[in-house]
Amino acid sequence: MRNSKSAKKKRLEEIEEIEHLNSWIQSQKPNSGFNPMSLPPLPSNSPIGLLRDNTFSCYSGATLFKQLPISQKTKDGLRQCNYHEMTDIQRATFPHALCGRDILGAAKTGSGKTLAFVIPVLEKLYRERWGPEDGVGCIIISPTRELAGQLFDVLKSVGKHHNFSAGLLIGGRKDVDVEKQSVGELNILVCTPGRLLQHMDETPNFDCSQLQVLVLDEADRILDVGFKKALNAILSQLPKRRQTFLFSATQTKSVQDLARLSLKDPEYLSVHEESVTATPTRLQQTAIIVSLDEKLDMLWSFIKAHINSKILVFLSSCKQVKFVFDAFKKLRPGIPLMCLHGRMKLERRMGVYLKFCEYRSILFCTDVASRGLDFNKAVDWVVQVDCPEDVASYIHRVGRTARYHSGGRSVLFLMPSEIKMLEKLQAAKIPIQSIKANTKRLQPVSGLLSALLVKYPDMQYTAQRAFLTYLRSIHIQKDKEIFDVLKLPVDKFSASMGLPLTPKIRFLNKKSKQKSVSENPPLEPEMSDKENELGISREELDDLENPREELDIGDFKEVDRVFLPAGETSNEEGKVGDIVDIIPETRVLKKKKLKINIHRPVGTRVVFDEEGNTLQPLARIADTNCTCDSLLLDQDKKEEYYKKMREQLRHADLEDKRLDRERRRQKRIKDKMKWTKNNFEEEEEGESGLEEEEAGNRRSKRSKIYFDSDNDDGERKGDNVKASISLEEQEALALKLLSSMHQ
Ligand SMILES: Nc1ncnc2c1ncn2[C@@H]1O[C@H](COP(=O)(O)OP(=O)(O)OP(=O)(O)O)[C@@H](O)[C@H]1O
Repeated sequence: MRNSKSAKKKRLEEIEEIEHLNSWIQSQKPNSGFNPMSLPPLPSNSPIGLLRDNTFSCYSGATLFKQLPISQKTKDGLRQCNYHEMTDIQRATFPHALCGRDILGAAKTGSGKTLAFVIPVLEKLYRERWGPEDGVGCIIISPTRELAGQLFDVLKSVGKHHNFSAGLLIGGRKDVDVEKQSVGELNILVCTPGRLLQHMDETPNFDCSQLQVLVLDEADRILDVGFKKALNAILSQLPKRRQTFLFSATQTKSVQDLARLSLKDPEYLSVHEESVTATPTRLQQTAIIVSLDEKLDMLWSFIKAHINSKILVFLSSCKQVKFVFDAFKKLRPGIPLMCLHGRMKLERRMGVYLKFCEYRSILFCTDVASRGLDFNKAVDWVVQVDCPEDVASYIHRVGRTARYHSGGRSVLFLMPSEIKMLEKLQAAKIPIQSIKANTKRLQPVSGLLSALLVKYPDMQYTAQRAFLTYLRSIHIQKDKEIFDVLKLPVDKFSASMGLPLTPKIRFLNKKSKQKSVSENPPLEPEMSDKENELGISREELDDLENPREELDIGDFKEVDRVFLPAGETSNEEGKVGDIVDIIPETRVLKKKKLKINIHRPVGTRVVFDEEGNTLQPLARIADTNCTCDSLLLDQDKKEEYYKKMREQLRHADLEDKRLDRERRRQKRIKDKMKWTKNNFEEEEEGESGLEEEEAGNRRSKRSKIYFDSDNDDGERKGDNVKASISLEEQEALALKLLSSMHQ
């Protein structure tokens, strides 16, 4: 009794709270329209009251979560997670987000963007009194599975006092059927694009028509071409009347992107726009100029010198990650090593991610780990062995360290040919200093790698693949000012990986040839099959053609499956391709290439009339006395009709066979004539010097072939002829036949 009374009291309090919050929201001024450029930047110490339309002016001095007009349940969750003071992006976002506006949020890496959207999501559904029967109220989309998992954890811990149901929908999970049974009842979905789309396509009761909030974390990445198809398909199934949040450290301002999302007067909140640096201030950044063949030595020396640090090492492809990880692991540097890339199974990926959060170790990874991940205990160093494809990619990679209030350091290995990247980074307000590598202190590792490759011959293959995919990754980069494959010392590079011989790089040879004939370009450009250019497998090509697809490779595959006929089951680890897909529109799958459009069944006989026009099947029996219409009425006549038809078809078939036999026979005779004529002439010209016996043998052999092959209708006529006439007579006969043909 007492329990039910207190529950009732709690409910009444809740209703009162919701009404109070709603009336406050109603009292706020309407949005004044979207013009990102006109928005005064928010200084990091600005009170909220500086926002353009005085929204939240009553909370202008608020710096703590507890001062905000949000539910007690959210406040309790925040307190228990030890979140008390708001960060800049959180302070800037809440006024608008709580008022129901669309947000484009941009802030440096590690500045708390996650809470900036998680809290408004919880509050929105709370104020709407969202319950299990209301279905999906919010969708949060992340480009990678690891990041989705991380967002889900934050949502669970901050929202643990709320009664919403939430689910994590990510690719690579095998329990998709179990998911299908409950996904329709979930209120908040945290997902990767591929798996969300899969549910939209396959799950019968999955309904998003009541969606209140859509969040795109790492928005610029999700709006990127790699996710274009998937996102468009998702958006087409969502209601346009909704609140949309886009967050990223490198936010998009593309009007096209915003149009795709049907944003309504969004607020562009870029809290660090006026900041002196685009990266966290506590991040120390260095670039080391090092040649390609010295990169592994440099990395090995770096690791040996920092065995007490937690280090994240970025390489450009899965194959490289695999090779460097395998090789260095065997060389035992004295610190645990791990690897993370898009071709690993989900369980392993998640396992590695969690382990790296826990332990001091080195993680070799591709860009799959470049965005959003907040490794629990601070990462000390971010090492970029391979140059990032652009400035945004650099910002996200280094952003894995120096998060929130902690410091961090990063090193970028730059080859002399990539020096332009340094200028680009500095132009983008990234304080990076370059130093020259001190080669005297390098610990060479190539000798050790050569020995390893001899000891483990399987590793040679891995090394070759890594070598080729690296070159290919440079070749396909868009920014040719920085990435020029022809400037690379490929032989030295191959040797530095321990390879005894430089693998054949067909596309490089082609390229240099093209360069040498560039003054006399060929009239028609050569069609290049990319796969053949390199001599690497399609899988590797996929890996490279969609390097950023790695971000959620399994999901891409799933999307492939939706759009294109891919062979694998949807929930298996996909091959590009995160990245799949999601697959660039220009890419043609091998399977697709092989598809043949057959317009009529194989073996269908085409019948021509006397004028040479094709006749429809059965047209030849159209003159029959029975018409189908009348036959349909009468069963007996029908039988008779079919009998007649069968008979006619049989006759037609026999006739066709006979004609075909005749035609083939004529052809054979013609061929034989030709053959005999040629040989006769040849013998006359060429055999004059031969021994009579030898020539005779050859003649007799050929004669035999000639007559034996005349084997129409299965009769061995040749034997008869051979038996009845001599060799000379046979030749004379052949001549006679020839001369009659010429006449
Ligand atoms: N108000 C806060 N008080 C204390 N810690 C916070 C607060 N907001 C965020 N953090 C912590 O800061 C770290 C970074 O937060 P978050 O991952 O949201 O950053 P982000 O801006 O999304 O980074 P990225 O751009 O890399 O995705 C996390 O460890 C988070 O727990």
